[in-house]
Amino acid sequence: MEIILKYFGDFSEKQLQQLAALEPLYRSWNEKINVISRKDIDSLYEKHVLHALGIAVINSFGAGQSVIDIGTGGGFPGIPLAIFFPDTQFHLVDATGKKIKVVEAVAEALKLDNVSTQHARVEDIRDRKFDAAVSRAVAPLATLCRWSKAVLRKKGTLFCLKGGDLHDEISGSGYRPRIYELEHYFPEPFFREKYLLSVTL
Ligand SMILES: C[S@@+](CC[C@H](N)C(=O)[O-])C[C@H]1O[C@@H](n2cnc3c(N)ncnc32)[C@H](O)[C@@H]1O
Repeated sequence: MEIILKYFGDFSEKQLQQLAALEPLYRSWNEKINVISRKDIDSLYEKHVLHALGIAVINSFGAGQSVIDIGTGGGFPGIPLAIFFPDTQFHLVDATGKKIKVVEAVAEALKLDNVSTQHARVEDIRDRKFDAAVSRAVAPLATLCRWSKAVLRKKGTLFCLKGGDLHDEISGSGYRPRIYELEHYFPEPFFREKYLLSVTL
């Protein structure tokens, strides 16, 4: 977890305990339900927690704001963001029930009272609106924008973490996202060709 403290300070004792608890929790859940690739679990803090917090480098979610994590899987980026922004409400959604089961257990063990979960396809959510959406490794930008538009309040923003060559995906999306190169913030080799895209919808 040193890699988190290298880039972020000012954590409360509770946040430090929550961050430290992530590794044993995910190790234990991953043995039952595979939510993180086995080879990545040893670099959980770099490849999952710090990657998720790339969103926090670019944007501060305000107290009382609500954020939906589309296709959260085992809780990324939603769980690290919920630890980082304890006064913001995070709604973590995934179409796979067993993944949501892990997320619920992790949120409960960490006593994250700003996290709610839902087993659903995001396009079926019609009864709630959010201030922002976050997502990592779920769908092409155009699809994420379409899904987000339906669940965001007017002028809500989508933040999505993506990797590789995004030229065709962006030019074919019909949107012009802001593009942040994460290696500018985190020089570790893992962050080469990793980007945060933000689009206000
Ligand atoms: C590659 S995983 C990424 C999980 C997590 N975001 C991460 O980065 O570790 C993609 C996830 O998106 C979920 N997913 C795909 N389509 C979805 C949809 N329409 N609504 C909700 N979840 C969806 C899948 O069930 C899966 O858990």
